[in-house]
Amino acid sequence: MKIKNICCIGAGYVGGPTMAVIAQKCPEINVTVVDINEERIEAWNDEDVENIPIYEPGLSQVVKEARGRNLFFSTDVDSAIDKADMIFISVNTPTKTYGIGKGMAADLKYIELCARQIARVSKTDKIVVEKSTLPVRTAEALKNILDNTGNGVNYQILSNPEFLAEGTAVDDLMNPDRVLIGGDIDTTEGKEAVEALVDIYAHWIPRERLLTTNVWSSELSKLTANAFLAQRVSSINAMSELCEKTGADVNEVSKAVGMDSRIGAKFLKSSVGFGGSCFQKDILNLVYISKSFGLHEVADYWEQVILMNDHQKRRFAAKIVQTLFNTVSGKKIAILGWAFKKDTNDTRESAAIYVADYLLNEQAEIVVYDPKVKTEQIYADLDYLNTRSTEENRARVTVVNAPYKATKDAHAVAVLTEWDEFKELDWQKIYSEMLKPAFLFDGRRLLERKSKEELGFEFYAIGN
Ligand SMILES: NC(=O)C1=CN([C@@H]2O[C@H](COP(=O)(O)OP(=O)(O)OC[C@H]3O[C@@H](n4cnc5c(N)ncnc54)[C@H](O)[C@@H]3O)[C@@H](O)[C@H]2O)C=CC1
Ligand SMILES: O=C(O)[C@H]1O[C@H](OP(=O)(O)OP(=O)(O)OC[C@H]2O[C@@H](n3ccc(=O)[nH]c3=O)[C@H](O)[C@@H]2O)[C@H](O)[C@@H](O)[C@@H]1O
Repeated sequence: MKIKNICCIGAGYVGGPTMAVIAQKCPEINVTVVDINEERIEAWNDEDVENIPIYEPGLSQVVKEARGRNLFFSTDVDSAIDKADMIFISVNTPTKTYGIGKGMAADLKYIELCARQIARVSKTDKIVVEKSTLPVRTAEALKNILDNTGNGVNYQILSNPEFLAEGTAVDDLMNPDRVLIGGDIDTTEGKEAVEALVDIYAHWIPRERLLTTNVWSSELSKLTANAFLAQRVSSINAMSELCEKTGADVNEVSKAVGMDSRIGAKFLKSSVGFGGSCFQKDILNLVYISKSFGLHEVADYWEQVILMNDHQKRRFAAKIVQTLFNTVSGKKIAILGWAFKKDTNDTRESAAIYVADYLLNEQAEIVVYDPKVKTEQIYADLDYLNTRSTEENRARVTVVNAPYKATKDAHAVAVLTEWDEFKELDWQKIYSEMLKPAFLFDGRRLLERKSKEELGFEFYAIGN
């Protein structure tokens, strides 16, 4: 089966970059990315390709090459569904904020809406691909909706979870460790659907990296991968606190254990805590699923990864207060970096939000500088926590467009995102313009200690 038209529902961090790369690599396939968010679609269609709504190194080039040729962004969801032979569902699956499973389970209402819309609109057979991260066995529910509310159309459901990381999305898509495709491999139609998707990826990815499994293994592997990755960060962060008590250095420990090829060196960088839209959400979902099967020990095991991460964020903020003579009331604290990691403008679940909130509760005045995050986003992140009024957040938090504006007259500086440019700052200038003693807190192990101490800073770094 040759795919001619692809529709992707959801033009977010996954749908946008993934489809841009598929379109670039498969010029004979028309790819239409649709979204109900008009503003987002407008930005994807912005004449100046630098204004697309997602910042990812290399992405604007890919979009520039394919957009208007075989890559289209639209709000006309029905017509894109109608035309497509293959539909990717790439909508958000956040943690539920209401009802049963509140605070834990994945909220599948956007997925279900997509399924119902596909069922309503489709007149020809479709391959429906789960691109969003979903609880294991969601495909069963999708199939149920499609088969029972559709127009007698045949559907094949595939699971094709995405493993890209933000900040390296284009590289990850161009050269993935593996692509996972789960399908109904016991039937001829199922096998054909899997092959159709394999053929698309085979345009640029060696076949041996295209891994096919049954649907349930594919769905569960995605949650497992994120849980394992987050667990490594929580493990090294747990050791960072022990390092601070014992005189060990977490960077040295991490290097020493990472050189064991059985452990491996990646994802062992201690930090102020992991953020991002997925690690926490996916582990909570895993915990919820385990509990719903009565597997309480399994649930508790994974929950600890989250508890450790919360502890790390709180501990870092508390360290600031404690070091500043047990009070930050009325003191100006400069936060460098708001994104959850470097090279992205995404702030979802960023540790910076929680550190700032903690310091605001202690009555600090916060000034934030981030090279890519918009001012309104920073206020929206704080408002979302509902800790204090919107007005108070605006009165107590200032967002500036240059690092030196943030650090001038500050009592303390906290580095919360590992942006490369922070290494190159004129730290002499920063020191001379700060109040003394000048405290510097490195939540990312980004800065070199000796030179900062020689300048006169009181320097604290995670795990050292
Ligand atoms: N952000 C990431 O790096 C990764 C995310 N994922 C998963 O991919 C999924 C999507 O994540 P993101 O792209 O980050 O989310 P996002 O929130 O950036 O994008 C989702 C988009 O779907 C749209 N949408 C929701 N319901 C819709 C509907 N019924 N019709 C049309 N559009 C609709 C929203 O308006 C939004 O623009 C999630 O399940 C997530 O867990 C997986 C791997 C990486
Ligand atoms: O499902 C998802 O959404 C994605 O989640 C993560 O990707 P992402 O969250 O974009 O970024 P990561 O590089 O994994 O970083 C996550 C968080 O962990 C932190 N981290 C990461 C690595 C490390 O060694 N130490 C550390 O503190 C980062 O600073 C960041 O806050 C996974 O790496 C992707 O494979 C997955 O597709």
